[in-house]
Amino acid sequence: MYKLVLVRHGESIWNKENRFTGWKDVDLSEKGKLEAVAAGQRLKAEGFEFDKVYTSVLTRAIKTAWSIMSELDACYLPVINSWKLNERHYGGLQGLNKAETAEKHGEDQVLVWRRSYNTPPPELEKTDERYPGNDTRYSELSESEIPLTECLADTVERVVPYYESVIVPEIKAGKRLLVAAHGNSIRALVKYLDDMSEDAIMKVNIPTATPLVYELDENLKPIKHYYLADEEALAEAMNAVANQGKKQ
Ligand SMILES: O=C(O)[C@@H](CO)OP(=O)(O)O
Repeated sequence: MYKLVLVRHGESIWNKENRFTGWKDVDLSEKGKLEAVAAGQRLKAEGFEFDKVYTSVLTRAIKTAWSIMSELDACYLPVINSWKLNERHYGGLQGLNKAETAEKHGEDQVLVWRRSYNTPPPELEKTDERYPGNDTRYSELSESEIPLTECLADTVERVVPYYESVIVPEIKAGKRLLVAAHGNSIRALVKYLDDMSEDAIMKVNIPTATPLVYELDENLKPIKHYYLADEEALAEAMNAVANQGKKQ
């Protein structure tokens, strides 16, 4: 049996402000920093150890990984960063307040943008300052790889091949891995691992800085998964994420 641990970053400043974030590189909030430390402490208390850490190229996920490594006395672990684990690109919605967007366009439309599988938010123009092609960390990407927006299906298309080609061989080699990523890049993985329908994944909301443990059989099929969290706090945290798209 193999174990794979996924963790969403701690609360970011834009999570706190309830803004669509996507590829915008915002830091952790003070609460998010504490959440990341608590995630590390929980993993330590439950006896988890890792050989390698995978994360995105976004500060909030990287710093969450660092806090966990620090709590585990494992700052020496190799960290592999890839844009393929980035949050879903939120296109023209990036920066907008989610509740205000629901006031303007309706809660149903916001739910479609946030959670439908195939409907992407409005595209960015390449001249927009939010266009990732202006950011040097993406200078190795071809123009066709740089998103102007993404729906979850687009995120699945970059996350799953990365998982299969880079992460799976490491798991099979017996490496104990931590993946510190984002709400929607983790939803992409969860959909794939649990073979969920497009409808079922709509209802999945990933709480911040809460380790999600997958136990996998020898073919890397999930035997079960569970969060390292108390039940009540977990339900509350998931609801809070779901409710971010509601009017105030
Ligand atoms: O804004 C975002 O990038 C994501 C995660 O914070 O939000 P949502 O849960 O609305 O997909």
